[in-house]
Amino acid sequence: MKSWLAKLTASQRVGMLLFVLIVVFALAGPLIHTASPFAIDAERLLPPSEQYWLGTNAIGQDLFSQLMHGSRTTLYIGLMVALISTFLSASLGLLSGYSNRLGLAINGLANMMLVLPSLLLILIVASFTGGGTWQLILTLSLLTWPGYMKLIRASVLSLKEREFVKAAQLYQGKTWYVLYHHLLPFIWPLVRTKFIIAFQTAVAMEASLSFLGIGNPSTVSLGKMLQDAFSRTQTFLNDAWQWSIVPPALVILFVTVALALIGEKAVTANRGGIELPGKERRAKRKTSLPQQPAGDQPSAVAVRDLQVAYGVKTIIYPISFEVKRGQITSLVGESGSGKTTMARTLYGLTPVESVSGSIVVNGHAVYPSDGRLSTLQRWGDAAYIFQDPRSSFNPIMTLGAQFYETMQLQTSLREKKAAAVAALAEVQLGEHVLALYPHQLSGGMLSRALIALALVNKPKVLIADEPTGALDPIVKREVFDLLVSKVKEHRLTLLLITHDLPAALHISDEIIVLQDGVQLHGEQKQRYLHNGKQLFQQAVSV
Ligand SMILES: Nc1ncnc2c1ncn2[C@@H]1O[C@H](COP(=O)(O)OP(=O)(O)OP(=O)(O)O)[C@@H](O)[C@H]1O
Repeated sequence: MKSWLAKLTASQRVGMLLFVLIVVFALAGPLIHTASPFAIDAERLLPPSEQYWLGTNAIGQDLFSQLMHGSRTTLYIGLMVALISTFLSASLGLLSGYSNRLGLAINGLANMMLVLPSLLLILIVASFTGGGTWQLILTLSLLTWPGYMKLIRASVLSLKEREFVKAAQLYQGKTWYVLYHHLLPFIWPLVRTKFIIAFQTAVAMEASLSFLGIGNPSTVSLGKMLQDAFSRTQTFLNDAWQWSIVPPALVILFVTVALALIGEKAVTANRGGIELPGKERRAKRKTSLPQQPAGDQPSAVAVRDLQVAYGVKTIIYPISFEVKRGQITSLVGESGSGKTTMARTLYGLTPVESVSGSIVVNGHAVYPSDGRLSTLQRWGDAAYIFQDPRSSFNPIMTLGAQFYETMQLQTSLREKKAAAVAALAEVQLGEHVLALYPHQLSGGMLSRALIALALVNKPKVLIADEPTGALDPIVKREVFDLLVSKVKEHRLTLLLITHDLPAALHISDEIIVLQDGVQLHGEQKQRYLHNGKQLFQQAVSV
């Protein structure tokens, strides 16, 4: 509680205090001042007195009681609209950004609703439905979700291409998990802002509609108080406006100001601590990998007539090769030749409609897939090291949390921590790293952590896409040597995607060359490798 308060800015605290006071006034006030807001038992337009704290209105009702009950109704409408509308914006935004199939339909619906004149629609719906409180709440909620839904969708569309999200998809697989743990935290500021704006809009709309005479006639609200006061000329013939118009208008103003202050940016958006969602459920899972029938297979990776095309654009032309168990194979080629596409496809990251041919990794078919390959099995078969260590980790989760969520072999937190510490020790990183966020580590440390993360589920094959591409030359060499030594120590099969031809020639048992998506063979391949070596020697001598 204390740390939560400490994160608030001064203006947020003022806003919070103001809002709490209004809520207390609306909820607890009627318990103290028990006069009915509907009873017509006093003289009309009385000034404030000991009995009637804010006087009476033009039909003799107690204005103070009306103010408390009216605030309660207005806050209730605001809260309900904010909850429903924000829920719709966030859930539909996440779904439409994440799912290609649902995305177009939801976005189309939102576009359609955005072009409808909402005020006119509210007036029509409210007139038809009789302006009941829930009719108003539903109408406002259903009309106010599309704007923020589109903002959230746009964020998700860009976020889902980031490598840490791809990695989360690989090791967790479950859509809800990736949405909740890896995307929701990023769109949370939008969700929070949407909630505040929806609340403000609902309060203002309720007041406007009641003022126009479309509110719920059987209840009292701030808008209805204003409408009552403005509709009678007596209000302005004496001082009655001071207690019949100013108080409800001030409460509306205070609510909107309080919400605006609360909505200010929080000091920090970081989520602290290590989270292990669904820990108990996962503890019931199998604790070891299924038997690997693939152990007898001679090749760790077998690719047959693989072709990758995005629409009419062919990225990889039919290619076949095998990577033998325990060997290091490098995939080299110029920029844009299709190396990353090849690596991602080997890991099952390319949409099935873009792929033809077959890929078998550790004896399990990646393409064509029968959809039965479990996450557990996939991690046991192969681990993928993405190009950029910085974007491979979720920036708002500690490394520990990210290690633990990938770990499928261990069930308890203690076991997970022990395994993570052991994996980190292999890459010369200490236990303290688990409590750090990615920005608190250097690029070299992050690359090491990424190798540890890849090793932690004891895969048979490592697919590394330019694992040192983002590092300076000295650190690059260190990390590269570390990776190769771990591959040899654990007798892994490594498929290395690299630009670094000399390094590839130095460590590889086999080299595959790609040029414009075509695999080179024989003389063409030798010429490419020879030219590459010469270019490197010239560069070194310069
Ligand atoms: N999702 C996609 N849709 C359409 N084209 C794509 C997609 N992904 C990659 N490409 C295209 O495929 C080609 C090969 O890209 P890829 O990233 O595989 O090359 P690369 O050899 O890894 O390059 P680099 O070494 O520079 O990373 C490029 O022309 C790229 O524009």
